[in-house]
Amino acid sequence: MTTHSAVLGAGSWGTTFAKILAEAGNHVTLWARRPEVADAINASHRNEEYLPGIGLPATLTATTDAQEAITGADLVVLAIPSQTLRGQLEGWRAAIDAEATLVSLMKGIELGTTMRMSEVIVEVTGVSQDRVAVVSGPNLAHELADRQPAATVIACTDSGRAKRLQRTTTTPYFRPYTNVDVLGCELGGAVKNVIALACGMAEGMGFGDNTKASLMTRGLAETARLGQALGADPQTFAGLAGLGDLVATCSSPLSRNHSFGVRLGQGASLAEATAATRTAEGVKSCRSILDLAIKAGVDMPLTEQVVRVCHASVLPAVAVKQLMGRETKSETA
Ligand SMILES: NC(=O)c1ccc[n+]([C@@H]2O[C@H](COP(=O)([O-])OP(=O)(O)OC[C@H]3O[C@@H](n4cnc5c(N)ncnc54)[C@H](O)[C@@H]3O)[C@@H](O)[C@H]2O)c1
Ligand SMILES: O=P(O)(O)OC[C@H](O)CO
Repeated sequence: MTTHSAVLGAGSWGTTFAKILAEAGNHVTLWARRPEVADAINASHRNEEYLPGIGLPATLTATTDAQEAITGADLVVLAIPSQTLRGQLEGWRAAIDAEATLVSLMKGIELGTTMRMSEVIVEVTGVSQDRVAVVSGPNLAHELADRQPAATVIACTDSGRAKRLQRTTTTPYFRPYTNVDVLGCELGGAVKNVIALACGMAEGMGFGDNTKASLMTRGLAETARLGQALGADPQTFAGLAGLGDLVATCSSPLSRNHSFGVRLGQGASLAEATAATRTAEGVKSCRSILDLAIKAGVDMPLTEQVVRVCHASVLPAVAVKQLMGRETKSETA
């Protein structure tokens, strides 16, 4: 099934997803904020700044005119930093076709409102929830741009729409599964960034695999606890958008959240780590996730310590001491 797709955001994941759509046989227009990025994609089929060494299909075209990309598109894919979505979408919504499917690639929770990205999309555009799909899973952009095989989840409350999107995006190296649990998939994608910051810090402090496995496992436990309180399907957290993405992000040097954490663990300041890393969603979303947890009455000790390190100048070593000094308890409590 061929679509006309607009991908809004020509960073590493937006460009990679546009490449996947184009290689699956769709017509794709990629919106880039900067003319030099759009020009390089059109002239040399490259986006070296975000995807070094990767050739892009000649059928993939870029523009800096978002209206041009959106007009007539039956898939509108959003791939910009989470905290910028609301402002951008307000300028784009009028051009979105009445029947279009809106697809979120973003993994963050909005500061202040504690809304998930699909909720921001519904609120700003006024589309019904069943027109919004979320793509989430172990999808490090550069590996997929290099056509290394991976699976993902397409979550949408309209399972028919999810299946159509699944057919539209399947390639020999990209295997999407469908799920109707949008809430669980979005929480899995956002919270794993916070746990990846913690794993990075552990690595930066010189700790090994026991520490990282403990952080991943207890990180997943607190993600599932939040999900259960908010009404997510517990099975989602054992799937690609839960465990799968958590393992990939917490283990990979390609992850910006992981690298950001490594820098903090090695003693860099927040400003130094920010200057050295692109979009590390967990740094901002840790605060909105903690707000969400407090509202829901859920204990998220790892997230709480990441917030303290990132936003209250607490040293990672002090955060470790706090975590390890808590009262002992049952694993299933
Ligand atoms: N990179 C990955 O491997 C990956 C994989 C899955 C999901 N994601 C998620 O996708 C989303 C986008 O990440 P990315 O990796 O493409 O980020 P990126 O930093 O590589 O690119 C971000 C893009 O957004 C643009 N941008 C930055 N600020 C903007 C603003 N204020 N308004 C409009 N555009 C702006 C940039 O110019 C750039 O084109 C994030 O939520 C991320 O968590 C990333
Ligand atoms: O580079 P990160 O840390 O944003 O992680 C990338 C993806 O979310 C992995 O699935």
